[in-house]
Amino acid sequence: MHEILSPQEMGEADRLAAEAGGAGSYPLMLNAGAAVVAELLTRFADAAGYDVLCGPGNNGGDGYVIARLLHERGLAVRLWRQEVPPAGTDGARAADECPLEARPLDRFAPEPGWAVVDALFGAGLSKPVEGPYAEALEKAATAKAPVIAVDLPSGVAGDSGRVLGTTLTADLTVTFFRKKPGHLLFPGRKLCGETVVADVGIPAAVLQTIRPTCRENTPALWQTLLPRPERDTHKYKRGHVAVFSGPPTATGAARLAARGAARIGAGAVTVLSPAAALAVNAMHLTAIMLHRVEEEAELAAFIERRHPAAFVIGPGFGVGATARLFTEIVLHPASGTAAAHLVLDADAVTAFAEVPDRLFAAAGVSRATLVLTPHEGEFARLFPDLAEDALLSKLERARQAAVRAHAVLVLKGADTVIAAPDGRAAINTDATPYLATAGSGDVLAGMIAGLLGQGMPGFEAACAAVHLHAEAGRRVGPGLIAEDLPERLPEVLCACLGEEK
Ligand SMILES: NC(=O)C1=CN([C@@H]2O[C@H](COP(=O)(O)OP(=O)(O)OC[C@H]3O[C@@H](n4cnc5c(N)ncnc54)[C@H](O)[C@@H]3O)[C@@H](O)[C@H]2O)[C@H](O)CC1
Ligand SMILES: [K+]
Repeated sequence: MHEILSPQEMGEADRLAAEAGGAGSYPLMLNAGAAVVAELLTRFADAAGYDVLCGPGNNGGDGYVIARLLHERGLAVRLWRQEVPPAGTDGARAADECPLEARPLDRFAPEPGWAVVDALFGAGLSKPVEGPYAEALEKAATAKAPVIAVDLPSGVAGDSGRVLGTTLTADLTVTFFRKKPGHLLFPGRKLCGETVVADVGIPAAVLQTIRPTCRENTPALWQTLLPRPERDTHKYKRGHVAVFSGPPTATGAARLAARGAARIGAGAVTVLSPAAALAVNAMHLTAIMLHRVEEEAELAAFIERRHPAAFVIGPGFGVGATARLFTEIVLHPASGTAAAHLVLDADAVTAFAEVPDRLFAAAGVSRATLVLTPHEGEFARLFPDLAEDALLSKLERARQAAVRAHAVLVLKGADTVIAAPDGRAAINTDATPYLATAGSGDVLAGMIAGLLGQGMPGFEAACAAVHLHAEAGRRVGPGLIAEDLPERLPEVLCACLGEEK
């Protein structure tokens, strides 16, 4: 159930199911209508009546089925429409079978105590919602009527969660078969209210033909790959992670990342510090090791002697040439040394703003995995054309960036998207707003490196870290500061690994 389908893939699912069922697509519409009615009768049973707003396509068709079923139960129903669905469509058939008188949409006036069923537009939204359609949605919103949206709140684009023209906030959205990106990406996610996925009779087997590449980021995606230490392991077998520290006034970020790496299970963690910051770092580190690295030769020597499995560069590091130089050395160490995986975050992302192709080229020929963890602002510095393209969803931007950068892309935010260069993607859905705090991203970068260092593949490591980070944040809740996050990981990991303490 965690696959996420684009509206096009959903259309394909619909078509394949109609073919397989032999009775066309109309039974799916009947099931969709019945599923919405079941939710209405569970959650809005005490409504005085139901205003059903029907659009000109099959979303409206669902609306006619809903209106008829409510009417057959003896409930008060009013049906509002602007245009009749075109002849020969499922929508037209549903309209023909609906005995209720259709009232003109521009006369819609909400009644106190009545619920509104929004069946104006769903997957077929193709332009901004305006005119009588927009006015009807605005009237429902102003009246504060309880709203149940069929498939999507009208005006929310299924592929991106963006609003085209006018929309409204639903209390409940009932979608069919699988969620679409618009249910999970903001602002769509907020506008949907609670989203329920209803079975309309599409067999799950159609997914084998469609092969969707996007998933909701749940443990099912990566749980079996979470590192579990062997009984006879030793610390360096559990991955040695190295984190670059910034100058004396900016060392905390690296220590937060280091702590994230250590708590997620890396067997050894070293903070690599410029000489001037060694003292301040030393004062705050205990289990985490400290090593002077300020120049190219020192880094090369560290790599050669200690063979770290993964690095973090960026948190508090500064945006200068050293960030670029160290990145390139990590991705391409001296011959004979295996390249370590690299998480490139914060300042190190910005450091490549003028020369993004240099980073992408280095990643393209490296055998190690590069994970980029930008928030939207940092993303725009590396991929200005993708950031400016208003037609691209957050999902699509992350996907295209991953391909271009030859990197796993973690595009952070309330709806973090993780994308791999091979086309796989996941949308995270359980972040708490309390994670929006200084240092939270530094901990995440360290957690990803900690999992990479323990041998987890890049995409799964990024997905797992994003989920576990969100879960740790959820458990702390109000008052959360970044330091809390690593300390919650033992309990979060215990739950995820199914291990008793
Ligand atoms: N996929 C399934 O399994 C099922 C889907 N069902 C429902 O069908 C809709 C999708 O239907 P479709 O006809 O493709 O699209 P819409 O009804 O959303 O809209 C198309 C219709 O509206 C016009 N239009 C689009 N945007 C605007 C606008 N802003 N202003 C005015 N007019 C607009 C467009 O020209 C078309 O005429 C899906 O969401 C489900 O609810 C099935 O019933 C069940 C199975
Ligand atoms: K709708």
